[in-house]
Amino acid sequence: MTGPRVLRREEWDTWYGTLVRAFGGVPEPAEELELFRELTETDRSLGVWDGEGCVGTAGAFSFRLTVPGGAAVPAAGVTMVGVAATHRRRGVLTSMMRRQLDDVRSWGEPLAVLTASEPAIYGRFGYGAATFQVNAEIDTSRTTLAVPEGTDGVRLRYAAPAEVLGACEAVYARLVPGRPGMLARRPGWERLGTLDPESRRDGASPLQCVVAERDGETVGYARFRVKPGWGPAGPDGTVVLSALDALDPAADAALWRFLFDVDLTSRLVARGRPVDEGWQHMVSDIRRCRPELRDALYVRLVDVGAALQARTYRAPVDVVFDVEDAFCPWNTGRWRLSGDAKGASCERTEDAADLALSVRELGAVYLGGVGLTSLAAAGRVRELRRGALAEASPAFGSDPAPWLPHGF
Ligand SMILES: CC(=O)SCCNC(=O)CCNC(=O)[C@H](O)C(C)(C)COP(=O)(O)OP(=O)(O)OC[C@H]1O[C@@H](n2cnc3c(N)ncnc32)[C@H](O)[C@@H]1OP(=O)(O)O
Repeated sequence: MTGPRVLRREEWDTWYGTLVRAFGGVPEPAEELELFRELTETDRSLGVWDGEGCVGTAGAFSFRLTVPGGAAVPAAGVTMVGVAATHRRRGVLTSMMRRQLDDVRSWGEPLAVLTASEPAIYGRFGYGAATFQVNAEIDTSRTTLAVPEGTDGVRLRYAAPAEVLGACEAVYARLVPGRPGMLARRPGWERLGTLDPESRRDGASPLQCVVAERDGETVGYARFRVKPGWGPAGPDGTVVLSALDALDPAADAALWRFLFDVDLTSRLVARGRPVDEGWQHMVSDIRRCRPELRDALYVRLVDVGAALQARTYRAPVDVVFDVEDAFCPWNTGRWRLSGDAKGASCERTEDAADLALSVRELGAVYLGGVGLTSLAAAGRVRELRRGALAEASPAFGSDPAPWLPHGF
């Protein structure tokens, strides 16, 4: 068996086949396969080979991740990780993570991020669960929405998803700097949102799109499918939301009200939504929306100093962290973070530490969605100077809450 090495373009089919088999072997629809072939950054992808056979895969997209304060920080989007079942639990994943994090460091990217197939896999490599999302199954026959002023001034119209892709992307792009966790991506990624293979529809309609306009300008959009259903009491269809972005509360409310009111439906399924989204506070009965929390983006600080000084802090903070990082020992040791809402510096120090934690906890709190105090309650952060936790924890917070807009 070789160690991990960079993928060659002509190896892509074999390599991707190993990945698909690691996820169960159900072939991906052709249009999805083609998109991911194009999006694969071969020179940032690794394969492990045993003779002719590929037994390990890992890729890294080039993203810029919005952090608290609005900066777009280069982040390696770790993806396409798989190990052949014939070679599992022999350290293949560990060897790929080792090589990949060394590479990310050499590329000068302070962060690596991923979504995990199973939460238990990546903590050992220093990734912490940093964003959460809401999945909801809303009983729209028993739940009403109280919408904000201005909602009636928003015009909605149907459009073919591909036809309005540019206008929808422009809305997305305007939102990216305003919420930590959002991703600025290379050209090509916008096509992900309009992929519509029949095998992914589960009996629902092709993808539909409604755009929200005010004074001729696109101020929001929703992409969704409708799955018709008929029960003993009559129509019982389901609206399945796929994406929704809006530039202001009125546009947002107009789109949600539309989704609640589609004829012959009594249910709205919305997955992967922000934890602090407005609709949760417009509904008459949140219990009938059955909101459920789910982990989303995992963050790994590859360069602790660069990462911590790339974001801002809600309140003035001056704290010394004693960081443990067994997998990337260049981060281990004491760091003084001094910052506020305008900027920050983070330097190595010999001063006594205030808080002790591992790099995994720093990843979890980095985007402002998890509190140092919560992690301390779990025994994962130790307070060495009394008062340090109460001072540092609120400074790390973010309002709006961090949110990962889509998987990768
Ligand atoms: C970002 C993404 O792409 S997420 C997708 C991840 N891929 C998948 O889930 C596809 C199916 N699974 C697989 O391909 C493989 O089982 C992998 C990639 C999860 C693990 O690969 P392996 O080569 O077996 O991992 P490796 O041998 O390096 O294991 C390292 C350690 O992690 C542990 N580990 C590995 N997988 C898991 C898991 N799923 N759950 C809990 N622990 C795990 C191992 O037990 C081992 O622990 P140890 O050091 O205490 O002995």
